[in-house]
Amino acid sequence: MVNQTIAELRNVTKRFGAVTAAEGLDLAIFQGEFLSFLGPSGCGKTTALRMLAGFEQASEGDVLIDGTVVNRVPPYQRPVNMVFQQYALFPHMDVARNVAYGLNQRRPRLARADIAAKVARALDMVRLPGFADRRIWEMSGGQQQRVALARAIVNEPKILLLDEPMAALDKKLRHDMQIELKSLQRELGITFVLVTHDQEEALSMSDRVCIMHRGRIAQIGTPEELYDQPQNRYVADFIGRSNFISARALGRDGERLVAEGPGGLRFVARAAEKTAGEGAVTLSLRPEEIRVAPDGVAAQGHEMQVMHRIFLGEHVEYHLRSKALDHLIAVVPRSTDIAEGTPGVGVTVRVSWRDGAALALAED
Ligand SMILES: Nc1ncnc2c1ncn2[C@@H]1O[C@H](COP(=O)(O)OP(=O)(O)OP(=O)(O)O)[C@@H](O)[C@H]1O
Repeated sequence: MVNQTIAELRNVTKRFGAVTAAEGLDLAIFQGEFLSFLGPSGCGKTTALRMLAGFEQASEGDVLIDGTVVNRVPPYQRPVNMVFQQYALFPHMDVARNVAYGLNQRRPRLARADIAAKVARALDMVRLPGFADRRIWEMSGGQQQRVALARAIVNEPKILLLDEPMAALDKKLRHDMQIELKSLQRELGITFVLVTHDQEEALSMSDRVCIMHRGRIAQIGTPEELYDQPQNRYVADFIGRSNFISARALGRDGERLVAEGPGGLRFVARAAEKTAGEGAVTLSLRPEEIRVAPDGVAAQGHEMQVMHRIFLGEHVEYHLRSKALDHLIAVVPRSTDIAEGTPGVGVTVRVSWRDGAALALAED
């Protein structure tokens, strides 16, 4: 299927006085996808969302929705709706009037019965049937969030913009809502654009994630692409965990790069696109790529000392040290750990990884 673009940022920069909140953003958002802006506080993700909504205007560049430049189109004339972190519900109105709010503003007016039918359908979609007459203050945080969602989807926007919509919920509820939000998006088939600083949230729900760093896009990709092929150290560090090892590239053979690490350790690494075939490189080695076996069980591999062993239930985390590598983290499934003889603190182990487990990154 060919991806159809529903919205676009073309070389968009946003300045607030001396602060550049977003710089040179280039991004196409596809019809029907779930896209997240992910990054730490202050990286510009909310600004990007607010420019799509029309609450902020780009200082430079163009914002397009449905093929039209909307730079000067006010929020209420854009085919988008936004769900805010604090929901922004009207506490003095009941649920139905909150949900119907946007519909009641339409001119020409909609028939009462049509409004009631649309509201009932939206409440069904967010799994709040029969809640129409409830007061907002009688509802839990999770229920209020669903009302906010219903109020946004009732207008049938082309794009639903969500600004940290789950920030106010506790962890368990947040997890349940993530699953619900994803299935709601699938059911509606409309484009969702989410802002979050929670990587698990972004990875679990999104078709694509746009990782932001200091106002710029660090990388856009599917969760798997970002995890397996980070283009730079920032992304490798931000998505999941990684051991970073300074090494020297000895040569490149297509996508494989041979590198020498500290203490003469040799690596056959995958190479990110921009990585040169020689000189200094940083290797990223995911903790779960590392095999840990007591000396004697494994005959091959780099000899290291177990400094800490942390039992995490399904997994066991090892903190290891050798002369060459002063800190390596390995995470092994519990069943593998048992099979390898559960090496304890102080034990000498041999660690190994398959060719291609490490990824060579260009120096940032
Ligand atoms: N209205 C404004 N006036 C001045 N500076 C602003 C304004 N809005 C945002 N900024 C600045 O722009 C930068 C990016 O802000 P933005 O809110 O987009 O970041 P964010 O990634 O969404 O962060 P957070 O997760 O904390 O909301 C920050 O340095 C912020 O202080």
